[in-house]
Amino acid sequence: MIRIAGATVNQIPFDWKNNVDNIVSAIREARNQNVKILCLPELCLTGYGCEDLFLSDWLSEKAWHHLQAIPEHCDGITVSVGLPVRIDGITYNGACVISNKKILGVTLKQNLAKDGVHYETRWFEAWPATQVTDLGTAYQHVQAGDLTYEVEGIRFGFEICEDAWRQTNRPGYRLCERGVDLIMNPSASHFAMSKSELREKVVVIDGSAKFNCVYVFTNLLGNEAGRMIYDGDIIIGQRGRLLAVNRRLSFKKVNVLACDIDFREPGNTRPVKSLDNKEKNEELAQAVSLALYDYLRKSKAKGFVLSLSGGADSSLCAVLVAEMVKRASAEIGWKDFCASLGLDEKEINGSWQRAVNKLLTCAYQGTRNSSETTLEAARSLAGSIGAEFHAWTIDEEVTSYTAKIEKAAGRKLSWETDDIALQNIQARTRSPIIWMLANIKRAVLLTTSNRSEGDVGYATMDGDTSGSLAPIAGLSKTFILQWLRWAEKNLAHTGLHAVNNLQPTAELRPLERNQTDEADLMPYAVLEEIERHAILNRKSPLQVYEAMKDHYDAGQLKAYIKKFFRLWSANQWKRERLAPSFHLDDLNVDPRTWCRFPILSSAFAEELEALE
Ligand SMILES: Nc1ncnc2c1ncn2[C@@H]1O[C@H](COP(=O)(O)OP(=O)(O)OC[C@H]2O[C@@H]([n+]3cccc(C(=O)O)c3)[C@H](O)[C@@H]2O)[C@@H](O)[C@H]1O
Ligand SMILES: Nc1ncnc2c1ncn2[C@@H]1O[C@H](COP(=O)(O)OP(=O)(O)OP(=O)(O)O)[C@@H](O)[C@H]1O
Repeated sequence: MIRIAGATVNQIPFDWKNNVDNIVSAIREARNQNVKILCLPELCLTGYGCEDLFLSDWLSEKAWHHLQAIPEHCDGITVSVGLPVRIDGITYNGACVISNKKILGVTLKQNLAKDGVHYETRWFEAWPATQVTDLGTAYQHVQAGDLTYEVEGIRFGFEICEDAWRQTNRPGYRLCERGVDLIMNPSASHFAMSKSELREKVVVIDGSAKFNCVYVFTNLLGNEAGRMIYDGDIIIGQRGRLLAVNRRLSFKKVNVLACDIDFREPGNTRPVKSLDNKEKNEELAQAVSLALYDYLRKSKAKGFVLSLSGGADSSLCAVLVAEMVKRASAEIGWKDFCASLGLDEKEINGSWQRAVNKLLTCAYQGTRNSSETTLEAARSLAGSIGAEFHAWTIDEEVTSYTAKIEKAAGRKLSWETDDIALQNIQARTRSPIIWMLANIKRAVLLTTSNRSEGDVGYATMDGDTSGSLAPIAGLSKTFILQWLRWAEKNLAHTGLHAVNNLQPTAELRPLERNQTDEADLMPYAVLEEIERHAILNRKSPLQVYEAMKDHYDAGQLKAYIKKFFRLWSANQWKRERLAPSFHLDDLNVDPRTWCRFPILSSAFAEELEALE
């Protein structure tokens, strides 16, 4: 039996102290557990999200410099540490093996991730299979490339993240021919709901079966650089059998998971019981909570400010902040939680509502078009989670702006002639004052944009899109509505009761006009179905129609499809200006991550005509 392990770490781009400290803590913990071989995540020394800094000479040089602090901690253990390596002005993505205090070599990634949220080909070049090079004097003549290693009688090699997601060029095939006993996979694999099972299957179960070996996968952890969240999964398998999976999305900066392996008699290897929870609503709550917690502590902001309407989107943001407090404090303890966010532990005195009160300030900003129902929904939700709550009206300011524009235009504005302008001025008037609240609190202003409204630009720019972080912009409206019902029941958020009984409405037109989102747009379920075909599966308008036509009236469906593509195209500029958001689902519409589209285009003119 030999004990092998993975260790996940919560890193920060080029925060050398944080990153080296976490790596050293992981090694120390592994050595305490008598681990002999330890796999750390991809690019864990620099962080995965250094972006164009990977193109500099200095980042890789500094990474190599900081790597030198690690071997002294590797007495009696073999460790792999991810870092960029620059060879002749080209950057490669490497995993450095340190064994018993000595650097043995650096394996370089052979397949770069370039789909979805990944843009590795901008920064790195893929290393050719079977090639090996000497890194030269600056790197102490260490060998690099397509290497295999042997320690403790175990032969091993690497697949680095994307390497394992390729059907054809998986390095595992060649490693298998070289007779390795163990493949390690340092990864930076982003969170998306329901993805973790795929990771277990494709990477570890299939990999260890195909290559007849033991397989250790280790992912990065947390919201490293602002947008992507890493699950921090450690997965160990042997010849197609899953042996160990840790609890993902931990609030601890370092997690180690070890397993005793019998390499010769796999039947003797005993699996470790897993406490991971893969239920979709639950993993979403955990992922966003972790992302908010990391964002707060890494940005050093003092809390969050939120314009709370009593509607679904802002209520979801409020509840997720409360979940962040409950989940983080439960896992790391009040002492560390308060210390990490600059709270006074004595004042909080173990109460999650008191902590929410310090970290979340909400304001209901009514107009004459707002209803008592939404005010009460907002008030009762804020009260139930302990958030600081204010309610004021903005009619005075809206009237003042409108009067000035009426004077300039030389006419009265009316709902018949100026519908959108009169809606937008209300949403915009809420913005300066909520920003002011964020300024005095030195807090991050949350914007409540969701993905469905992002698709069609159903939001006022610099109004309800104001804010510096959009935690739920990756989620569709139908998901949000069902999640809130789930949370009322399963997370005991009884304060959501009133929210869950409301129909989505902007409340920007006079109440007697009964404005609803779905009447303005189309049913959210239809919008989401069109979105999946058009955006996720990249279908043309006609192909979208073909895919959906059996379930809808033809004329109605064509009208919905046209509306979707027209609004989608006209509002790219708006998506470019949405606040940074978390990547949470298998698609998002943030142009900096998953979805790129031109700001100016034909708006599918010819393709929409083809529908007729
Ligand atoms: N291609 C382009 N590149 C750059 N800018 C472009 C542009 N096209 C328009 N614009 C600019 O955009 C402006 C229009 O955009 P914007 O002012 O945001 O407003 P707009 O998109 O015209 O209208 C906002 C929509 O969102 C809805 N809304 C608003 C607020 C809250 C909610 C809710 O659900 O709670 C819903 C509202 O009912 C309305 O349908 C134009 O005046 C023009 O200046
Ligand atoms: N009366 C209000 N008080 C405070 N903020 C408001 C008010 N009305 C709208 N807002 C802000 O504008 C945002 C956009 O409104 P929107 O209607 O899209 O979302 P919602 O009200 O949270 O949810 P829903 O669409 O389900 O009603 C809200 O999330 C909120 O931040």
